[in-house]
Amino acid sequence: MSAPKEIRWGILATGGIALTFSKDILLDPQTRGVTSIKHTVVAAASSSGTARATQFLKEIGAPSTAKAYGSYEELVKDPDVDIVYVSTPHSHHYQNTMLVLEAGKNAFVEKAFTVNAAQAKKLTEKAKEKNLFLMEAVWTRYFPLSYYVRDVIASGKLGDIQLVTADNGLCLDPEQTMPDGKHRMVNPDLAGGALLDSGIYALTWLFQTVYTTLPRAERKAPSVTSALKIYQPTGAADELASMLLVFPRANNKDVHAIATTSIRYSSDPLGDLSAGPACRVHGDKGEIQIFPPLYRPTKTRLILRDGTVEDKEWPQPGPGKGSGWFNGFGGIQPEGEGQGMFWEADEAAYALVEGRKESPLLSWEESVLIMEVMDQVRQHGGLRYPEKIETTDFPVAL
Ligand SMILES: NC(=O)C1=CN([C@@H]2O[C@H](COP(=O)(O)OP(=O)(O)OC[C@H]3O[C@@H](n4cnc5c(N)ncnc54)[C@H](OP(=O)(O)O)[C@@H]3O)[C@@H](O)[C@H]2O)C=CC1
Ligand SMILES: O=C1OC[C@@H](O)[C@H](O)[C@H]1O
Repeated sequence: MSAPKEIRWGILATGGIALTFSKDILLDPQTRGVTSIKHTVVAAASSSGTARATQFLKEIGAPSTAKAYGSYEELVKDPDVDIVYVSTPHSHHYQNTMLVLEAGKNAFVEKAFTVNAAQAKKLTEKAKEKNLFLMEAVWTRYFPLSYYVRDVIASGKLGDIQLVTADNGLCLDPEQTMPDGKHRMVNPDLAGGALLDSGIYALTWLFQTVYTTLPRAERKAPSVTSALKIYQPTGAADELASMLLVFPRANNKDVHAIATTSIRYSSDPLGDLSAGPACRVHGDKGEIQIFPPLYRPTKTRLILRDGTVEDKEWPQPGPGKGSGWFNGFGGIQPEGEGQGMFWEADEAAYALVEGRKESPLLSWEESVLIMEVMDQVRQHGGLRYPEKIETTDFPVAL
């Protein structure tokens, strides 16, 4: 067996998810049956200075040779970095990713990809021009559970899909947990709101069941009807979004798809799945259900009209079996023993090894299309962010 190919990551920003992601990718890939690639963190950068980057590298257990930078500009110049993980707030993704691509580095960008579709399109054009890998890091798409659900649908087991519903309610108490309105979840300057943060997961389930499962030539953009509720304390971020998408299909087989999301209510109020599935994919031969939370589900149920009922559990692999998942807002702290973020990183690594520039499970075209849907939802709801974070100009100081 040949030695695994090492992918050298640079981490741009040192916040909550950067910690979880970096700890995940440093786990032994063999604990999830991966032998051909491995990940290492060779550098990290913090906009607040070198001291924070140094502390971050220590916290994640990076090799002692890893370099700490006090600016993102220094990180993207590092010749030892193969790919940069952009983990700043949504408002900063466009500027930071453009910086990465302009420097000739591959980019792996946290969700939501950008603030709007125009920015997303510009990034894909830049990646194409520079012949670089670029991927929106929607980790959920790379879970074995998601492969299974897509396979069930593509195999025709459910018959023709008629309706999909998906809900992602985060159960935050914003007035209590983020009273000053500065948190990225509710802060307009950071492109806050339910839609871009958690609505992306509800939309992910609509798209990955109805759109990604079709051959590319048959995929068609959906029509969008929607309503938004604005979070009054900060005035320009949404707290609740409801979307009805109709995916056109030949022969009167259009699919209706409903996504809902909120920062306030919970999709699973007791945290024990007693509220039932958060996503249901209905076909004329049966349905598949995905239990909450939709960003990291671990249970599915297949129900067919022939009487089949098949429950499946999808625990995370690795030493911690994914224990201690947090909600990012003062919930249980992550234990760094594997939360399932490594699978999306593996996808990026395979792409680099194979010379691919995008992931077929979330193509550039699909990321841009989902941003177009969210643009329409924001337009219907009258939600526009400050011009400096909506712009496609680069560089712009934020
Ligand atoms: N996949 C998943 O499950 C999750 C994904 N996310 C996504 O990750 C991204 C970051 O979220 P999260 O880690 O929770 O955010 P945090 O607020 O915890 O961290 C963001 C980091 O970005 C950097 N940053 C640069 N400029 C700013 C600024 N003006 N304001 C605030 N931070 C700034 C800071 O790092 P530094 O000072 O070191 O540069 C900061 O620590 C978002 O896109 C979010 O949607 C978040 C949670 C879970
Ligand atoms: O991406 C995310 O997934 C987990 C959630 O708790 C968090 O709000 C969100 O940013």
